Amino acid sequence: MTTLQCGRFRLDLTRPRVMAIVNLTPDSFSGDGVGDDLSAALTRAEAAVEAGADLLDIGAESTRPGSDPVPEEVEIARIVPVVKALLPWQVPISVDTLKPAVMRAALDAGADLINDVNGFRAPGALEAVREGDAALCVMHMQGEPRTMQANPVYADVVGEVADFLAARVDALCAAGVDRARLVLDPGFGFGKTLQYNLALFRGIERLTATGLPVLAGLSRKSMLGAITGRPVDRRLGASVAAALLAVQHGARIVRVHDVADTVDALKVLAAVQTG
Ligand SMILES: Nc1nc2ncc(COP(=O)(O)OP(=O)(O)O)nc2c(=O)[nH]1
Repeated sequence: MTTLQCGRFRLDLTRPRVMAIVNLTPDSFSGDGVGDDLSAALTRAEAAVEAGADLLDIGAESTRPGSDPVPEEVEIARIVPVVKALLPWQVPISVDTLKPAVMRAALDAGADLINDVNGFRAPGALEAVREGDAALCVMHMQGEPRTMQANPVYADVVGEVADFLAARVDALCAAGVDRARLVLDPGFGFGKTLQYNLALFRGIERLTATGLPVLAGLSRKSMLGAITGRPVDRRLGASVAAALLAVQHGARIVRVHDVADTVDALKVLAAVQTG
């Protein structure tokens, strides 16, 4: 699949795309959240677009390990004004939520992609997204953010994640969703130890073999801290390296905090690969 139906857009995935993280949270793991500050959110989004972001991922609830859920009305109040303010920019807008009511509100506001770390498993999620053209990012998570890192265990992490995502794709297609709208994501750090994350990294090809595009979210994550010993605010090099390697393993979208550096690295990769 070399194009993704993404709401108002058809995203050409013959080259890797950069999804910029715009967190409307006070407590995101990387400390980059802008909370309820609409102006700060738009400033963050504008900088990301100027730096070359292909999509914007708007999130209003932290899903870091140990985080508690945010009431859906709070998520909606944070997200909808930002989506509406971004519509004129003509940049695909993704909304990162696992709540069906927030999905509906985001789609009604004009969002082009729904990014669900819970793989559209919440009751009502399939119904919330089956109509329309918005892209749907289906991510694997074992457990829930509050407890997922307590003791994740797999017999075959790549096989189990691949099987989970295949089952979610089947459920979405059975609900009437066109495969051309779907993106797969192994969910790095979502109920995985470092070793499981590294196995999934090497196993990205199992997901790309489905023919569906794969999104990789590695930016600043604790797995990179475990490898480098760097604190969360010193993981730029590791994050850019991880994005490059994910693309070389077949990922077509990388979800990042540091847009300009990632865009530059992908330009170097493209130049070397294509001469
Ligand atoms: N599809 C997808 N969505 C995601 N959403 C949030 C985070 C966690 O990162 P971040 O949003 O920076 O932190 P927080 O959830 O604490 O706001 N990671 C992913 C990911 O890997 N894939």
